[in-house]
Amino acid sequence: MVAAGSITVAVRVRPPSAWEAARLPEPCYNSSFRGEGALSTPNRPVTNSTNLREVVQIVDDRILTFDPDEKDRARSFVERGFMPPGTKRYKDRRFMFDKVFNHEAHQRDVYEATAQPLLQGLLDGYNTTVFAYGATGCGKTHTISGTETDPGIIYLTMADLFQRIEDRRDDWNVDVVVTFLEIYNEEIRDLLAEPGAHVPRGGLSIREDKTVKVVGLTELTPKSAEEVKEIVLLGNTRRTQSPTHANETSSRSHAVLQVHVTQAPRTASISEQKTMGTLSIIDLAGSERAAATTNMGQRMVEGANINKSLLALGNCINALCESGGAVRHVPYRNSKLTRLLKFSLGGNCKTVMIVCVAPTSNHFDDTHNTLIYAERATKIKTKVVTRNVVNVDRHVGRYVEAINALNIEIAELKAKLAGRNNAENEIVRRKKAEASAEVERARNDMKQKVEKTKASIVDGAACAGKVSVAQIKLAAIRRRIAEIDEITSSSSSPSPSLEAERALLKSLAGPEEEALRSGSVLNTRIQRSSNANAMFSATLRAVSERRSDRLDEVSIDNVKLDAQCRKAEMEMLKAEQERDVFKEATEDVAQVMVVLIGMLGRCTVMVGDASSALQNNGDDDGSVSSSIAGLLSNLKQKNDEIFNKLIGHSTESYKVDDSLSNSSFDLFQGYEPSFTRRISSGPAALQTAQSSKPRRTSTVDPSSPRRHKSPRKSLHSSLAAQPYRRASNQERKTTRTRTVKNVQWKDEAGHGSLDDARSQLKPTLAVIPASPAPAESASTSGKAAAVSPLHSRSASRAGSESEWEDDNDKTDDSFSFSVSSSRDSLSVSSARSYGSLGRRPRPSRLDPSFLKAKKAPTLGSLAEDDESSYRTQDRRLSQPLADRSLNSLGDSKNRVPSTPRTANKTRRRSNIGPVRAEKARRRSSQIPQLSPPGGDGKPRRLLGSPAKRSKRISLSRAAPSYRLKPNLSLVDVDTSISRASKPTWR
Ligand SMILES: Nc1ncnc2c1ncn2[C@@H]1O[C@H](COP(=O)(O)OP(=O)(O)OP(=O)(O)O)[C@@H](O)[C@H]1O
Repeated sequence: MVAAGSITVAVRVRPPSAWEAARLPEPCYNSSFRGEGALSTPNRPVTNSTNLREVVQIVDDRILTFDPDEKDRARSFVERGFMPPGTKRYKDRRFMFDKVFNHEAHQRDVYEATAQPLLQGLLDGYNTTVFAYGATGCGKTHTISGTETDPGIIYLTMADLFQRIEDRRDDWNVDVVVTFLEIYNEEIRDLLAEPGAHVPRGGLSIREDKTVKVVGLTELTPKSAEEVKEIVLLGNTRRTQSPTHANETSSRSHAVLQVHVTQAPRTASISEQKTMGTLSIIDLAGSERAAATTNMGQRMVEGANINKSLLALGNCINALCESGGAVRHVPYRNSKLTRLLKFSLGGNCKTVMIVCVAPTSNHFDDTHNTLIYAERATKIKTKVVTRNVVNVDRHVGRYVEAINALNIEIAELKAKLAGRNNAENEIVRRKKAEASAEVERARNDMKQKVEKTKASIVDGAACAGKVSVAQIKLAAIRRRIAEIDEITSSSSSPSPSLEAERALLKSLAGPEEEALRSGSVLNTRIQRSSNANAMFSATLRAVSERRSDRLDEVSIDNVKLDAQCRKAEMEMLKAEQERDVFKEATEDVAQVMVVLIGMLGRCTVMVGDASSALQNNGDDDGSVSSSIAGLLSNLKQKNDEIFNKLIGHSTESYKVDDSLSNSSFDLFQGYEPSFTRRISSGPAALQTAQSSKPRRTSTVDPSSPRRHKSPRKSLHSSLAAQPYRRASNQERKTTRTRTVKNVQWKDEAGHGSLDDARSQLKPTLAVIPASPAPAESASTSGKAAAVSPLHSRSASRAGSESEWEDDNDKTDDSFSFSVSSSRDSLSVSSARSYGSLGRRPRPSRLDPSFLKAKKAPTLGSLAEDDESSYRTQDRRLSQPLADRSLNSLGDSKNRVPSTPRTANKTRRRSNIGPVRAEKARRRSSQIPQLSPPGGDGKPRRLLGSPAKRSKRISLSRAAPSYRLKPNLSLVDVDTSISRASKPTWR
């Protein structure tokens, strides 16, 4: 028993016919509005042939809109022309049905959603009905009967029915009886009667008791679907069809095909339980409006009868809707059609109504009426549907017959059992094949979806990873900014260094904030990816929930598992992508950290050295000199504290023993360029451990090409063009081998080396220990020259890593402070240049003999880049801190070998800022410089920068005392550089 329910209503929209298609407008993308006074239409000629439009719009598989509103006003004007104000231009009405098929739906799609679900009920003994309703020419016959090549519901249902009967033949005896009739002009005609057979006057009559019967109807007993197909084709040829203006093969009658299925269990017993079900497939004639047709004579009479019966059907539907199925009178007797459909509509029957509509505006009213009818039909409440089961007690006289049947069955079963050992049961094999085909289809669907959406989903995962990285960085930056805010708010006088740090951090935060902006490229891609992900999940769900009679339990489980597998694979890909992004980010941060720590360490050492130098040379300068020394020393101490906190070491802990230190500063007098070494601040322990190793100098292999990136090209600007571009693996690989940021402290004797984690890579930074003996320096140079080719190459590559490290005579980063006893002047010089300059006066770098003296053109250095800043010894010596530009950090990927430049070839790299040499000069000008060597034997003094002497440091050569601006600090110097270059984390 099936609970009371409703009629299933499905709507099928047929494709436009050739005639209609020719009159439908071409898609028009020109949305310019011409107004009601315009005589032309936008971009499209108005012809008589384009006077139709589509009036049915499918919203989804259950909803359609009739006569949808045209949002494009220009287009709607073209379609409908002028309409008086207040007129409702469009009905724009939505209808909801159990199923809606668009014009691309196949016959099998329609069958599977309408008639197929009824089959099981039919075999269980329920009455079922499928009928097609609609205006003339809307595709009812096409849907029900179809064509030879594209069979409709009748054939598909029969094929399925006979297949199922075949499957249950072992247990059931099934009989199929077919009748086929038409109701033409309110007369019932037998379509299976042989031509010339007697036909009662007024057609066959209907007998109505508990069921409806047509008296004298021919019954055929087909054995296969093919036979049913032939029967239907035969009946259709006998059906009354006439060409009308709407349909060349218009059916002028209602056709009813009935299939009676009777089943009895095979195993004989003294009582039999028989089930009987009837499937009625009805192809109604199309309704037509007489006023709208040109039908005359017989066609008009036919049309009137068709309309009469359809009107009666409509009234029955109305009554059934209102009465809820039973209480109110339903006027079934008003037409033969409704009498025949009595039990299908309101009785013991499961019913499906297929409503056919045309898509174009020439069927506007028909389609509208049809849809309203169909909508009403959805509200019909059917009675409780019961099975047709009869229990028949066998008469004693038929016992022998039963015994014979049993014997036959036993024999068949024995034969089957024997056969099973050799070959698999045919049915089972077929079912398995069908099931595996269905599983394969499901797999293919999932695979295709994966291929379609994978790229987008994975890209989204990468973007999500980048967003997470940006969030983490931004959180760290904001934390620090908050700390600075707190400090500055609590102190009365603002600290320039903190202000500078805040500005630097804000500039660092900029790209991260941009990345996290709601409309950013990353977020857009994430959104796109989440859409793709939703589509992917929906497909997996739909496929794994797909139900088909062909799928057995195992196959369903297989499909589900496959779906889960696909999902897991996708999740894995996403996770891998995110992991890679995090890995890259960690690498980036590690590199930046190494570089920054190295840089800061060296700065700290130099600050300490400067402080010591000041203290040693500040006798006659009084309090200012000592206050500078105090400040510098304080700064160094603070830096060391930070170092201790961050990495567990400080530059102090690497300090070499005092005796050497003292001797080094003792020697730091005068301007003797013979000083080639200074006190090293490298890690003592490691220096000892590695002291026996050949000393690695930061001397660049002269033969190696210059690989410096100009310090002027800021990291920020170089990345701004591609803020989130990651270097390809290849690029990264190349870059890694080429640019390694290592920190190496050279030991005092110049032999030991300390590498960071990548000690196997060539060191790039060396703090050359002060050496009292030029000879040692020379030997050091000799050792450097004797470095293996591989070493040299690596060193040169590493040396080209950044401007602030390596190559002594380029960047002066390993400059030494020494006090020359002979001249009694303070000298700051690069380690390498000391070696050569210790023996003879250093030639100008512009002099070709200078390069010759260096054995090879080591032109990759900042010194050559900013030749003007090295014209004087003082200026060259003033370079180390200023040129440790943050700009070069982390930008190794984009670094390209520069070309050597001459002094007068100062090229402007950007439109902003001063020319190269000028900028370099400014940077160097921020560093205190030494006074020029004097012939009076007095020690050289530390001077303020040439450019900003008055602003930053007031150290006058003429004035005996130093004047220090209270807030002067090296941090300020560094920060100002950083601010100018806007370094970023990316
Ligand atoms: N879904 C469809 N796909 C392709 N052609 C279709 C479809 N539906 C209808 N047609 C075509 O439209 C024409 C009219 O169809 P059909 O004869 O089935 O209409 P009908 O509703 O049965 O009309 P009538 O009530 O007058 O008999 C036929 O040529 C048919 O081939």
